[in-house]
Formats: sequence, structure tokens, C-alpha cells
Amino acid sequence: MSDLRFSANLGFLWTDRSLPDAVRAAKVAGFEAVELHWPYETDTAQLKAALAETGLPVLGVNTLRGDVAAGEFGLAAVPGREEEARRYFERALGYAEAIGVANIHVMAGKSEGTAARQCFIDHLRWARDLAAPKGVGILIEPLNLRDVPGYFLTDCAAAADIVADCGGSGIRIMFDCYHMQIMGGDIVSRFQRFRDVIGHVQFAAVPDRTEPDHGELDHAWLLPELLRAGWHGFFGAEYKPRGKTDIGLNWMTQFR
Ligand SMILES: O=C(O)[C@@H](O)C(=O)CO
Ligand SMILES: [Mg+2]
Repeated sequence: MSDLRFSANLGFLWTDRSLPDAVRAAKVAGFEAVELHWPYETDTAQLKAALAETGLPVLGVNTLRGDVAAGEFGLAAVPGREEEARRYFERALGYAEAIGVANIHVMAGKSEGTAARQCFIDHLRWARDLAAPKGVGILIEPLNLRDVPGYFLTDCAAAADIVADCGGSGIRIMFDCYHMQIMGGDIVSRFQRFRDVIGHVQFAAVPDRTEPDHGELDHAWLLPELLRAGWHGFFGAEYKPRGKTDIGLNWMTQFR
């Protein structure tokens, strides 16, 4: 593999296997890390065993979204739901400590306005102060409004302001090229502008969020360009395979 290091997002890849087996499959495929969405039903001892066996680090887990059937997508920026949001974060932190996770992605939820922003900031400060002594960082991710209408956080400038208002340390932006392209594009300049507060990078084809081998974004150009723009971390492959995950891994060969 070149200088690019890839992380397999097991929220989308190898979902036909148990999470421990998905970790093993990611190792065999050449990924150098994994990231999870909502692994909470998976036994931590079994997951830990697969992680130890493969040596793959876990870059992130998400806080729970709330009542998904009712359209909820996180609670941290939803006034009136503060207690539940804190319980979700404590659950994520407990799981992160049990298996060893670098970051918790705090999901903001659907809301708007100054009360929602203050609610999010209060939650993030509290969460950061709880997680930092345990060596766990916080990520916040601007999402696109086509997939998640009404989501509170949709833009990097707003996310960077929130990080600053939280005091700057312990909270970083998850820069997902898929969402960024849908919310205006100009990905490399935006990455450069917010580089100092970016804590993870993800990618997928736009517009269909499948393998990064077609569509609006030329990943063979884009990902090395982000390295040149100063990114030193992993690239999270967060796409929904068109078929079986293993069949769709050819995109990786262009980076070898
Ligand atoms: O981009 C995404 O959808 C994710 O990174 C996520 O964590 C949940 O929405
Ligand atoms: Mg993402």
C-alpha cells in the first residue's frame, strides 16, 4: 500500500458477518484500522479478541441516535433530551474503554437555532472532560441534508466555531468527503481551511455512496491530494458495497 492508510468502516462493510469476523476480513483485505458505527450489541470480549488477533486499531464509535424509527439521528444538540444524550455518551465511553477506541463521534441530531447550538456545546464540553482523562477524543461530523434532512451540523465552518467555543482541545471534525461534496464540494480547499481541527477523514462515491471507483469524485486524485494538503491520518472507507464487500475491493489496487 502507498502512503495512504485505510480504515474499514464496519458499519457498512462486511455487514453480513459478525463484527469480530468483519474485523478479520478487514485485516485480510489490507485495511490498517477499523471504525464502527453502533457496535453495542456485540460482546466486547469477542470483539477484543479479534482486534488483538489482527492488531487493528479502532478509530471510532458513534453515540446512539435515539428513536431511529421516528427519524431521530442523535440527541446531543436537541434541547430537552440532555439526560438521554449523556447516557448515550456514557455508554459509548464504557464500550470504548472496554475494547480500546480512539474517538467517539457525538451525534448532534435534528434541531436548529441558538438553543440547540448551546445545548450541543454544553454536551460536548461535558463529554470531552469525561473522555479526555481516558485518552478518548471527541469527533463531530457535518452531514449532508439530502440524506439527513434537519440535521443540526451540516458545515465545517459551523463545526470549527463549535470546536473553538468548546475551548479547542479534545474535539475535532470528522471530514467526510461524501457529505462535503454534496454540501458544496470544493473539498481540498475546505480541507486546507479546516485542517487544524480535522480529526478523521472518510470517503465514498458520490452520489450513490458505493465503492469509490466511479461518480463525481476521483479518489485516485483526491486522497493523495489530501495527504499533500497535510493529512497524516487514516482514510475511512465508509461506503455501502454494491454487492458482497470482498467483490468490490478493486478500488484499493489503484493505491498500491
Ligand atoms: O457519514 C456518516 O453517515 C457516518 O460517519 C456516521 O457516523 C453516521 O451517520
Ligand atoms: Mg461519515
